[in-house]
Amino acid sequence: MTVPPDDAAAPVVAFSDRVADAVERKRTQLVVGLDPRIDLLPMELRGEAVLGRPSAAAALERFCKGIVDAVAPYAVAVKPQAAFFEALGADGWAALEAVCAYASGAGLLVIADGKRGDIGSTARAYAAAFLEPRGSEPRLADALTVNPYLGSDSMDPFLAACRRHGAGVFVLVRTSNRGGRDIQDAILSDGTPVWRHVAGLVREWGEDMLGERGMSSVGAVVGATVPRAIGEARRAMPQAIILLPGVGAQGATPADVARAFTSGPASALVNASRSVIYAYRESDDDWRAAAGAEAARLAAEIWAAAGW
Ligand SMILES: O=c1ccn([C@@H]2O[C@H](COP(=O)(O)O)[C@@H](O)[C@H]2O)c(=O)[nH]1
Repeated sequence: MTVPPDDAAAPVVAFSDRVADAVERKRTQLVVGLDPRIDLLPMELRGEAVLGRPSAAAALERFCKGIVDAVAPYAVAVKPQAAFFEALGADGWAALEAVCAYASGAGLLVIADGKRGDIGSTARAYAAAFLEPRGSEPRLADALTVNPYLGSDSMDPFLAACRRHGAGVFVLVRTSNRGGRDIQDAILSDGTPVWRHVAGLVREWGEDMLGERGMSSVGAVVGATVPRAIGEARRAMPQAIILLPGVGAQGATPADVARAFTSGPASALVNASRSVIYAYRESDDDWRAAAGAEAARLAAEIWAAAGW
């Protein structure tokens, strides 16, 4: 889908088409999650971090930029987890902005993991914060994870940002954590699990947002740790890009996610955060080299499992 935005001369390219281009060009569906924790940083950076929030934020920024440099050849996107930056207040948010801009400059798509969602008037502000150009500045991220619990009107501002600005969203459908079953697996009166109902909504929300490659800019989050849901999610949302967290530290493997790729090589993206960015803890290599090596290994395994 190439749509002329209201407020600019050049047409915007749909997020799903940008994903397809990047996957084809780089031959990878790996997303590296940026979940920077002070206590897990390499010693050379942890030293700076104990001096207070500005120093801690500077350490996170240096670490994430180093990881971006190391994994850029092997990943299609990074997924900064907003929580780790927000925990450091304004300094952390500035670091998040700097890391997102750096990753874009390195040719990576940026998926902000913010899991936002609220009544429409508030969701409007979330969409502006993450997905819309900020004056003369580009938008913070190419896509955002969103929480659909408040329903259709809470999604509208995010969908508008996708249409007008070529952004993407990944809607939480079936999450990777153990507690995901408490609400998402609850059975509705017609026998459908809640997550399966949400998958139907994702399909509806994304129907008018198909790119030229046939996929929608309204994607879905489905945990790699729930392999039985992956095939069903794929069938329920054939045109949604599925973002799969849970590989690595949460125990899932690339083989577990193979069924997500039946709609095409760019129909699913696989996230790994801790197992890549802290790979140095299990290695004799420098932290950047260890992250790069683990990203290369994982990307090749995912590509093979996807079978395209
Ligand atoms: O269902 C979900 C949704 C989001 N996440 C996030 O992904 C990463 C996973 O990190 P790992 O270190 O690879 O386990 C993290 O930021 C989560 O908040 C998820 O795990 N599951």
